[in-house]
Amino acid sequence: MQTLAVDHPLVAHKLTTLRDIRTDSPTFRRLTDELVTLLAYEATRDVRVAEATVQTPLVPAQGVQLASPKPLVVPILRAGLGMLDGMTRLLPTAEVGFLGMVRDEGTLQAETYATRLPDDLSGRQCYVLDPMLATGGTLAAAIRLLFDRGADDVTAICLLAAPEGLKQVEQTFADDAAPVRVVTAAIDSHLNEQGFIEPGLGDAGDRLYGVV
Ligand SMILES: O=P(O)(O)OC[C@H]1O[C@H](OP(=O)(O)OP(=O)(O)O)[C@H](O)[C@@H]1O
Ligand SMILES: O=c1cc[nH]c(=O)[nH]1
Ligand SMILES: [Mg+2]
Repeated sequence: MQTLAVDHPLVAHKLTTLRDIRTDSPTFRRLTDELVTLLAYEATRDVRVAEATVQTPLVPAQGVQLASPKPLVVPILRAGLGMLDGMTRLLPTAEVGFLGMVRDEGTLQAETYATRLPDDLSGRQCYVLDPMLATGGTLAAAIRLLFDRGADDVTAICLLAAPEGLKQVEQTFADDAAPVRVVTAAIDSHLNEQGFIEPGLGDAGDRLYGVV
């Protein structure tokens, strides 16, 4: 597995404000959106393109266009929905599938409550959006689901990752041939006893959308 913690002063600046307990929901949503676009720029370095020729006002020019089939962007509800607009701003022609997953607060096991994805993902590059990679259970289950449908390349974009979760995802897919990448704004210190990332930013879903 490839892991990239994006080292950029603007990313660090926005992330610091996101962590701040005084940051309200509207500001948290806006910063999440901005951060995702910065992370997506790095996360799409390997997006597949095909050669294309266009006519400039002067002469033909060789270039590239996104290859077919189009990439699939998959936000993991609820919190991943806050990352969707920032991602599609960069990849406006991508298709979007949805996964609803929630972590049991006691067992920390992820449960899938909604799946709306193409049945056949053969040959598709997928970009999974979830702000928090904590134990890694949610992301590992999501990637397994995508691989089971034929996806052959998965990149996860997270705002924060815990070392424990990165290790879990890496071990889960160690024997899979298809590449798995994680792009994150930072790798934090550790998980606490409740499975929260520290220093972290708290519950991303609650901070985006309120406590439900
Ligand atoms: O790495 P893990 O230990 O599996 O935890 C991470 C998951 O927990 C959070 O979702 P949550 O279950 O709080 O659902 P929500 O997005 O609806 O708030 C987060 O958005 C991830 O999906
Ligand atoms: O720190 C954490 C861990 C899981 N989910 C969150 O929203 N935050
Ligand atoms: Mg939550």
